[in-house]
Amino acid sequence: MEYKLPIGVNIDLETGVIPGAKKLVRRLSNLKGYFQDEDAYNELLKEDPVVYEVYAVEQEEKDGDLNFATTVLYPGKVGKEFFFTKGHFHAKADRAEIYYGIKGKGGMLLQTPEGKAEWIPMGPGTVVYVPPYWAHRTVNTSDEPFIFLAIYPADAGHDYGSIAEKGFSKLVIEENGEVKVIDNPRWKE
Ligand SMILES: O=C(CO)[C@@H](O)[C@H](O)[C@H](O)COP(=O)(O)O
Ligand SMILES: [Fe+2]
Repeated sequence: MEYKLPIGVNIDLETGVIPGAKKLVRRLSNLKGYFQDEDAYNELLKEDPVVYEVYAVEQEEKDGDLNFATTVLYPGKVGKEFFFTKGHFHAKADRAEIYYGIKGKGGMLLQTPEGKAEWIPMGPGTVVYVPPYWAHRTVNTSDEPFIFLAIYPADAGHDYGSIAEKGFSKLVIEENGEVKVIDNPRWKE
């Protein structure tokens, strides 16, 4: 039997960088169709800011193994809507996940395949258990980067399709200086 070697790395708690990890950058242009306010989207697209970066240490997609990744979700808004990650179901939909808040403030929107949504506020030290079958998206509700760690089965995969098409049944917006979680007017069952 060939054994894999263990890994020990230090996450930079200020920047979220994991040394040696694979880096993925998502700009606003990668999130076309995701935000409600298309005029605000097109306006901000001129700058095409980085919305988030992911630093991932991933294994082969095998049952029983684990991946881990940090996400650095930058502050910003498109219209009233706070910057967020695309959000996904796992391709193997029954795979659960753990998130751990490192820095900054935000939260997670979770949603069942039927569209029942939950909002969990997150800050440094918050652990979120993402149960099997729930889609999940993180949102930065502050004016600093929101940084967190995710630990997930190596064979979970990502299924972006239905969220890209339909979005979440709730939106996280700023209104009168307050963070509000409201029903998505464009949500269709
Ligand atoms: O949930 C996971 C992995 O299962 C996170 O590592 C996200 O992949 C990351 O926060 C970016 O978000 P998405 O663009 O993948 O939705
Ligand atoms: Fe996930």
